[in-house]
Amino acid sequence: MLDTGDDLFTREDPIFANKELLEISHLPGEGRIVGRDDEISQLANAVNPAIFGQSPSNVLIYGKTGTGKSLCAKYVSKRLVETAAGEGVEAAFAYVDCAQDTTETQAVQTIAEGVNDPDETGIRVPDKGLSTSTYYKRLWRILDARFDVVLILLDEIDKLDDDDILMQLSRAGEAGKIERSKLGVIGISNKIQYKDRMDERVKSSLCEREFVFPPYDANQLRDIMEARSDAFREGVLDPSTIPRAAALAAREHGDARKAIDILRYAGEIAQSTGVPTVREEFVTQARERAETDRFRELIRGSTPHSRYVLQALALLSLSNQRQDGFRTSRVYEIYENICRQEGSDSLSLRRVRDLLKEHAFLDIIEQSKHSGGSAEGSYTKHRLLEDPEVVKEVLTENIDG
Ligand SMILES: Nc1ncnc2c1ncn2[C@@H]1O[C@H](COP(=O)(O)OP(=O)(O)OP(=O)(O)O)[C@@H](O)[C@H]1O
Repeated sequence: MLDTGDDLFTREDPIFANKELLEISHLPGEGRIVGRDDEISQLANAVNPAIFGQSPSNVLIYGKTGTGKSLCAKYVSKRLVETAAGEGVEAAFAYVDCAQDTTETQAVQTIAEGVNDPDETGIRVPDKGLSTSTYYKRLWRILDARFDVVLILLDEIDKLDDDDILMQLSRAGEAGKIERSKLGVIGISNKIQYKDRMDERVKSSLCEREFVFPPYDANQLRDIMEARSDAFREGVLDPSTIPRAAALAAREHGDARKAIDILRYAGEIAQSTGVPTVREEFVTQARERAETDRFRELIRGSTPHSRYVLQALALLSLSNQRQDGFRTSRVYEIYENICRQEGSDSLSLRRVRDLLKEHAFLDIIEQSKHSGGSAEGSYTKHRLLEDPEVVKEVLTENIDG
């Protein structure tokens, strides 16, 4: 017999009313984007010509992780498509996560599939099985059949294997591959030195406009979290929880993703422990989990050598408690050992210095300059900011996975 009074399961979530608001993939509406008015209007300005069916400027957006780069790029693109439609211009945007689609073929397939409507064009874009040049040919046909203007968002553009797709996209018009459509590329990266690695020709056409998104301060992070507090049921959120999470997240990185993660995890802790409110004290534990996630996300899709360099620093930190870090030469020595173990040729010292700089930009490590006096000259020391155990754990699962 059906027991309608079964109390084995809880029928209503006691903590969350609308948890999707705290999912990272959630795209907040206009009123919920905090502290990015200037960046949004500069971006809008760069792509504005698309509204009249003209070529938008190509843009490169830099900034540390969680500074709202992807969010603002998607938001502006979405608004652009809507406004263009009002002007009788057919526009669209395609989004590519280059950490996932690292090869030219994968990226062009994702773009073609994203802008296609097989019922309208009669063109098929299978997941795989076609040559790169066939994917391009289909993409050009789809674009000309459907759109006056298309924006292509290449998120984590530095993770692409090479510049080939950038070359194709930036020259499609002048090479006569597309006739009707105009293309604009918005590249997004958290590697400030990415541009230095680009082919000169690609650089000159792709970097027409560049923007750097700064980290958020505690007030902005608080506002970002407050704007999503309706993710929780009324009265469940302790009033001091958000300010505490904002203060912590701002002190460490000014990263909105981490702030939102902390809030979601704090809610999950309340949920799993059966406590009816999301207390301030849950923030500490939630922060540790968010930090591990953040690191995992930061190294997602990174090159093996970028990981070996971190592994070297983690090994040094675990075997030696020196607080002020390790000199480049010492890190390089351990890095070379790791390369040997992995059966991989080591990169030059200069390249390893660059990789260390990239890690420093993302606050994974901290660098300090020292003067060794006239005999030694000056040198740099590197210190891991992440917990070395976490680094070791995540790097191992990354290699195994
Ligand atoms: N200004 C903001 N207002 C509201 N939410 C924000 C804001 N900035 C970022 N977020 C949220 O924080 C999370 C991370 O933002 P986003 O993905 O845009 O960062 P990013 O700079 O592209 O980071 P990454 O380099 O790691 O990809 C997303 O869930 C986003 O919705």
